[in-house]
Formats: sequence, C-alpha cells, structure tokens
Amino acid sequence: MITWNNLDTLESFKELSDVKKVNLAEVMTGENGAERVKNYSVPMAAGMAYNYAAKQVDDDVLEALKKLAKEAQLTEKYAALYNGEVINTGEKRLVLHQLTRGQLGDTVTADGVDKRAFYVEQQQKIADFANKVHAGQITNAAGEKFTTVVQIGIGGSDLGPRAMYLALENWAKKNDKFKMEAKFISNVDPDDAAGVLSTIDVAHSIFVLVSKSGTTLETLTNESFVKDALKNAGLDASRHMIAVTSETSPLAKSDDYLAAFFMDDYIGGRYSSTSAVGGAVLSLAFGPEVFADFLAGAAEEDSLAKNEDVMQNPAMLDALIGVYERNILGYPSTAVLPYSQALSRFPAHLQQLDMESNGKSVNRFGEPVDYVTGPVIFGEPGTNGQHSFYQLLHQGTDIVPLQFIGFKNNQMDTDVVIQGSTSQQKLCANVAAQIVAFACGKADDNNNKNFEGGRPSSIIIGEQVNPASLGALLAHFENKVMFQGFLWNLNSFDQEGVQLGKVLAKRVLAHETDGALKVFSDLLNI
Ligand SMILES: O=P(O)(O)OC[C@H]1O[C@H](O)[C@H](O)[C@@H](O)[C@@H]1O
Repeated sequence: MITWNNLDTLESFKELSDVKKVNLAEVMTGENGAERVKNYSVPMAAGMAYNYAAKQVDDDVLEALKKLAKEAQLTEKYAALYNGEVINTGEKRLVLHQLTRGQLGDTVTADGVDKRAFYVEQQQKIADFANKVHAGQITNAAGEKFTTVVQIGIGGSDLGPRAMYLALENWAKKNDKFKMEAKFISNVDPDDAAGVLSTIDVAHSIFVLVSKSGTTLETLTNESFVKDALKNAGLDASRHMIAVTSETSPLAKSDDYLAAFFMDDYIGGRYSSTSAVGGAVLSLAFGPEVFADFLAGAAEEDSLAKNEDVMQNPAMLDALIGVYERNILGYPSTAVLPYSQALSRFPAHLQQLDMESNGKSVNRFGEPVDYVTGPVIFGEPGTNGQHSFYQLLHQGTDIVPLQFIGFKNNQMDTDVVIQGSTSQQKLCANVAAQIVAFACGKADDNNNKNFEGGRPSSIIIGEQVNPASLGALLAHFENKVMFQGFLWNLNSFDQEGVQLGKVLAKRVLAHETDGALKVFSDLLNI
C-alpha cells in the first residue's frame, strides 16, 4: 500500500534533522578527503559515476537518508508510476516518459492501446521518414535533398531537444553521423524567427512544428511566420513542414503537413526529449541509430533508478541529498555546472525540468505545504561560469550547492598543448580544483581573501558526451526530479503556474485591460 504523506510528517525526516551536521572542510581535508573521493561514488549508466564526496554528508547522514527513502516509499512510487498509475493527479494523467525508452514494468494500456507499442511505432515511423529524407526519397518540390531541419516549438518542445542537439552536433560530425544541420525557433520575438530564417536556405529546409497541445501561442505564431516566408519564396509550405503533436490536439487533424508524428498527454513537455518531440529533429539531424543509442542510455539509467538500495541508485541518492540540503541545511538554490561545451544548453533544459516540476507550494492533493520545495536552478558551462558568477559561489553570503558534470575526453580531435598541458587537461584540472576549493576553502588573515569552504558539490564523471551518456544524463536528472517530487509530496507533472500570465497577455492583446495592466500596456505601446 502506498501512502502519500507530506515530508514533515515522516518520522525519518524528523530524525534526519537531529543527525549531527558534517563539517565539510574538515572531512575533505587530507587523507580522509582522499578516501571519501574514492568511496563516495555510485556507478551510473554509460560508464559514468555520481561522486558525492564533497557533499555535506557522512555515513550517519546517509543512514538517515536511507530510512527516509524507505519511509517515503520512493521505490514503490516509481514502480506505481511506470506501471501506469495516475501519478499526475492535477491533470488526472499517467506519467509515461520512461516508457518511450524501455519497458520497466507491466504492460501499460491506456486509451485502449499498449503504450510502449505506440511509442515504438512512432519512433519507427520517424526513423523511416528520416531515412527517406537522408536517401533523397523525400525531397522538396524540385526533387532536391533537404539539408536543414528547423524545429519550431517552445518550453519542453524546444529546450530539451535543442540541448540534446547541441550536445551531439560535434560528436556526430567527428563520427560521421552528421546528416542535417538543425536550427530552432522558439521565442515569439519576431527577431528569433527572422534571425533563423536569414541564416538558412528555406527551399532546402524541413520545418518540424512541435506542440504537444497544438495551442501554444508562440509556436502557432512562428508557424505562420515560417509559412509566410515559404510562400514568399514561392514554395508550398505543406511540402516543407512536419508536425509533432498529441493525437488529440487541433494540429493532429490538419493535413497541412508532409507527415505527422505523435506523442500523448502522458508525456510532460519537459520530459519529452525521448518521445517524438526530440525524436524527429534528432533522427533527422543524426540518423535514427544515434537516437536509438540515446534512448538506450536513458533506459539503462531508468533501470538503475529501480534499485531499492539507495547506495546503488544514483538518481535517488542525488535526490535525497538535494532534499537534505534544501530542507535541513536550508540552501535556497542549486547550480548545474557542466565542464563541457557540448552541454552549453543543458542547464537551460534543467531549469525547466526542475523548476516547472517542483516549483510548487501545494501538495499533490492541493493542500499548502509547510516546508520549502524546489530550489532555484541555474548554471553555465565551466570554465565560463568561473569568470562570471563563481565569486558569489565562493564568498557570497548564501551557500549554493553545486552539481558539476565532467568528462575525461573531448568530442573533437583538435586540441593543443600550451604550457605543458592540453586544453582538455586544463578543463578537467579546473573542475577538480573547484571542488576542493569550494569544500576546503583557504584561510587568510585578510578577510577579503579568506575562503571559508564548506560549500558542497557533487560531480558526475563520464568518458565523453556521446548519445548513450547523454541519454543517461538526461534520465538521471528526470529521475532525480521525480524522486524529489515524491519526497515533497508534490505533483511534479503539471504546471498550473504558467497559466495566469498567458491569460493576462491575451487580455492585453484584446485591449480588455484596466488598472496597472492598462498602464503597462500603454507604456509598452501595445
Ligand atoms: O508543446 P506545447 O503544448 O506547445 O507546450 C510548450 C510548453 O508550454 C507550456 O506553457 C508549458 O509551460 C511547458 O511545459 C510546455 O512545454
């Protein structure tokens, strides 16, 4: 029997607050620190590992976190989710994004169909379509090959797929998997669409219109923008556009598209990179095999998340440590810091994934909670972040827990030795240095130069950003967010908080305003 209880009602949570706090600077200094780095590590999929040596935990805290995981029934709740229970209580929906990459439990039947079979069928249709485009069997009206794919979508229909594309672009070029260049149009700012259109040859471009709901203002506006551009170039828009949407959306009924691929209401936008939403653009850009490897990496990580043993379950452990930092240690935010240029937009994807999922003040039954929930998430790739906001991270008045991600190898062949080391070595040296600097600090008589240390971080270490490790990384964070939602007793799968702004914007455009909204409308010349 699963019971959904608020975090502060759990006995193990109360016990957790009584466990002695760890002095991170102390435990990370000297031999003790070296031992922690060796031992405080959990294997992940695709040869990666989650290392939490520099987190503010010790064996006592970990014991208490294990109890919390058990009492909160994290494993059981995950099983309920992948076996098809209505976990998204707000919208009364199943939550099936893991099923797009593998079968974790029972056959899930909804709307009269086997959902795994449905997702695989859509992947297969996308694969056939992409192969035909690459082979020149699907062409523009002049019989010429398409060279560019442009995704039109916003939120989950943009951030994840864009971050994934950027992460694999150079890897694909290096490994002879690069098929088509991809571009993305998301913002309703006309300069976004116009800017992208000015860099491409529309006659040789396929546009992927992606909207789960089929009603998103920005995306429909940008679709019209692109259709105009195609028309102005004397082209038939329906020969250049495909749609990715849910079968129940208004777009699904249109035959304005060269092809349509489907997801459904059980895949949240921010969880949709492994569905047709990411599948179409990534399969066109890199080929269906690369997309399949990406899914396999995610599936392997999803399986690890089933492990009841917290110490062998990286996503669950990461989630528990995060809740400890947020609710017991009182840290307000978390920075995600990939030391990899390939992951330049990964923090942007995680911002949506985490904050749209767990930025809630009421529990899954709609009752206000008496504890803090999702932290503010932000990030930038290292080393760029070091020359930007690390000052505050090292010496600011808030302690910000950090999630580093680092890879031993770069993606391209090109590197140089300057002053005795390669650029890749410099990159890795920096992340190692930062972890120790944050944890241990450095005393100085001059307060301005003093580093107190005690600033916790974890690091995910992998061999290289490739399709499998990227899939695993994506799934790790999705599962971490899911487990945290379970701990906070939230529904992590709806997003009512985005509605009010949309309603008011419509009112402004219809000139139905008064009070402050009216004055702002006038100030902005609407
Ligand atoms: O894919 P769509 O239905 O167009 O939705 C696009 C995005 O817009 C919404 O406002 C939500 O905040 C996002 O979760 C969603 O990903």
